[in-house]
Amino acid sequence: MGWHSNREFFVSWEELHRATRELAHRQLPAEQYKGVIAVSRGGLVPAAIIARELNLRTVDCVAVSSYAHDQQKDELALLKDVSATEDGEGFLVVDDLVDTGNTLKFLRKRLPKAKFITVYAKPAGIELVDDYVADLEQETWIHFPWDMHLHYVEPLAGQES
Ligand SMILES: O=P(O)(O)OC[C@H]1O[C@H](OP(=O)(O)OP(=O)(O)O)[C@H](O)[C@@H]1O
Ligand SMILES: Nc1nc2[nH]cnc2c(=O)[nH]1
Ligand SMILES: [Mg+2]
Repeated sequence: MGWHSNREFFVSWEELHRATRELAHRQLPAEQYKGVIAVSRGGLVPAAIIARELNLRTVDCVAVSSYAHDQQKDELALLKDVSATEDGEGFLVVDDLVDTGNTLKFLRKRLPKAKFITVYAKPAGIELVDDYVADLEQETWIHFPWDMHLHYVEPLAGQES
């Protein structure tokens, strides 16, 4: 697992790679799938790793955006549809995480026959995902490696006031 405090979970490239390979391993045998659909953008890196491990060369992507429909309710819009399949049959839909489940609920209507997998899952979204590697508390914010860079941290002794 990555380094985490109560409310934040920091995932390194190595840890993301390890966890996503574990997710790929659980999808075997690979022959049952026609391809992979990444949920852009967070699902792009995990989908590439899954496609590599399962030797699947058909990789499509779907893009959704949320916009405030009114003050109460967020609605999702399909910014980019898939072209590789009509209903998702034989395809793995890959995202980095499921949080509230809104994104996957929306995509399940578009791709009812696909298998939905994520690397990380929070409790509110677990029933929307068919497989995942690690669960986290609802309150925890996950930081992915593409959103971070390494930086110097003072020794503990130097932080004393
Ligand atoms: O289960 P939910 O509550 O819908 O949240 C999960 C989604 O939120 C994040 O994407 P985001 O829409 O922030 O965009 P990004 O992938 O481009 O970063 C994440 O990558 C999932 O796709
Ligand atoms: N990076 C990131 N994006 C999210 N989108 C919804 N939940 C999260 C989260 O915990 N981390
Ligand atoms: Mg996303």
